Amino acid sequence: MNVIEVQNLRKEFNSYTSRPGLAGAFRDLFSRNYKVHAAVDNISLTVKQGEMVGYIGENGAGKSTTIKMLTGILTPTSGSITVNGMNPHKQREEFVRTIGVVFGQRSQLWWDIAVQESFRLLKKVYRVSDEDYNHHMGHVIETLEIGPLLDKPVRKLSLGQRMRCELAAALVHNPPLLFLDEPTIGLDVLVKLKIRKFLQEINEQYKTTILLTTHDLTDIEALCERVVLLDEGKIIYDGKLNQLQEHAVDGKQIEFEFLSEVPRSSLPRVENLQWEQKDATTWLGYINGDEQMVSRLISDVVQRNPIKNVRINEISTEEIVRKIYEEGMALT
Ligand SMILES: Nc1ncnc2c1ncn2[C@@H]1O[C@H](COP(=O)(O)OP(=O)(O)OP(=O)(O)O)[C@@H](O)[C@H]1O
Repeated sequence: MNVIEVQNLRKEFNSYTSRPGLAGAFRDLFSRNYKVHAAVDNISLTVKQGEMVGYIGENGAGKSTTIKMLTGILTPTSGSITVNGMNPHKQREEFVRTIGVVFGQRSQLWWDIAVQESFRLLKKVYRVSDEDYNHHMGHVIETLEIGPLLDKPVRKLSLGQRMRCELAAALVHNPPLLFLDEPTIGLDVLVKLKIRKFLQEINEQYKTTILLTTHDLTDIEALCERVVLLDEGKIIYDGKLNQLQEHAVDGKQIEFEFLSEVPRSSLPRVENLQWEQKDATTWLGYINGDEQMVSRLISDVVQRNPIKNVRINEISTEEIVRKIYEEGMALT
């Protein structure tokens, strides 16, 4: 069953430009120059029940704008959206009962009242029965270890404590679909691990569908089999994370640290080998080939230049995504 169905979705914003000088400022008072900019540019996407999808892209790629349209906060310029069988914007009241949203940068808890009062208010808003609330939230509170925080006002919580409470608040009505926009921003490793474990648990237990945007690609590696990569409002990859890794950078990264500076010209030229300088004395070789090729390359380099250190690195998702954006690697 498809939980999210999006077709040719587009969102345009007008960005205004100022004319130069005083005369220009005066003219701006009466008529402004503006350009139309597509923050989301004809994207199509479906997400099935129970999937955990990583939605990633550079700053300004259009991730938040997509989530805002999927949650009914923004209306699309064109295209169609069906989420949980509804039009998020038109069937707003009914729709919000079926989703949970966490925006890492914004709070949905009331600042001055105790956390549990916020939970109670949300319980009323979503008309959750006492029985359902006690059963479900008991488990959420225990797993996220927020029991001791419940009677504290939100303003007295640390960021990590608040984020765990935010997540719990988004789940008061146990929604089948969760949108998480940067849910682990600024959190320490232990809290991140706790949140990831919790998300895995609810996904297994309730088949909760999760759409996650984050700049922390280790979150994506830990949680998402599928990733959607966005660039300037367009989807440039939609598929399995491990295929992205194979697809984007076949092979290995070998890091050569030399005793002194080494020019590009004294490094071997081989087919399927790319060089990238890391700093004055360190070069990274990306090689697409088997172990034999790797060992031949290492011995070749070592014979030509005095070496301080050699490392064969697994290429992280972060590295892959950086290369995709920097080099404009075509993926689709
Ligand atoms: N209300 C708005 N008015 C005008 N332009 C906007 C508005 N909201 C977003 N934009 C523009 O749309 C583009 C996409 O923004 P969006 O916030 O969706 O990016 P993002 O991928 O979530 O980025 P980040 O990782 O920085 O949060 C940006 O160029 C942004 O400046």
